[in-house]
Amino acid sequence: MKTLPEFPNLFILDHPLIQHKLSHMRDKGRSTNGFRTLLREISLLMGYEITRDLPMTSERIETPLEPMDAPVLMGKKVALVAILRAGLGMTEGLIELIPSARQGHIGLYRDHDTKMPVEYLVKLPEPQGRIFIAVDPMLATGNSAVHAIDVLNRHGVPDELIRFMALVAVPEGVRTLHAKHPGVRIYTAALDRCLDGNAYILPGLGDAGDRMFGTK
Ligand SMILES: O=P(O)(O)OC[C@H]1O[C@H](OP(=O)(O)OP(=O)(O)O)[C@H](O)[C@@H]1O
Ligand SMILES: O=c1cc[nH]c(=O)[nH]1
Ligand SMILES: [Mg+2]
Repeated sequence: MKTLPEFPNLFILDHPLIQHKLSHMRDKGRSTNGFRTLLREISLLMGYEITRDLPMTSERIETPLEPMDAPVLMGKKVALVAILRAGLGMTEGLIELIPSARQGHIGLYRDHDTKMPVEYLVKLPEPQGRIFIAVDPMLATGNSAVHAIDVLNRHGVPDELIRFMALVAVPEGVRTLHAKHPGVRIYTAALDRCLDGNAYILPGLGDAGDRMFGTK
């Protein structure tokens, strides 16, 4: 896991398996099925890293030899929030790791002309001290991420309990999200170069939602 002095609260998950799979995803010849499968696999690997410090408790159990106080995860303490559509591909992987997590959805699409997010759905579990992991593969301008975190704040979840998991980010998006929500930890597999004239990430991987669902 890499950090950069100019981006506080950004964690780049540079594990070789994650990087290898991401390169396959970027390839424009990758099929819809291949893209979706890789996104699920990478999310699982990223999930392993971002859950490193989840709250633990202990449970009295008996091994075949003697009783012990064994470490276990505190039950029902995580909520996964997919930013639709493409975030769904990431929660698929994460829910395999944390099957007891509650799941929420925030539906957003970027307006073609303004590049600003348009909200069409919000359905969230109760906060109750849970850690919220919001997921969206692309952190481009950062406007969608800021909107999603605003929604979570209004729902009663403070920045300190929110982690944002992207697949590919650019400096501009990271700066925008940090400026509005400095307490939110951002995890990404790659920090790419910049945005193009249409606010697409370069080199990026194209439109994540379209590639995942085979739409155009
Ligand atoms: O950082 P931003 O500039 O806001 O861009 C990122 C957003 O754009 C994509 O969604 P899109 O609007 O394409 O919706 P989709 O997932 O339904 O395709 C992506 O999944 C993010 O939500
Ligand atoms: O490169 C980008 C930018 C925004 N949304 C995407 O899906 N891809
Ligand atoms: Mg899209």
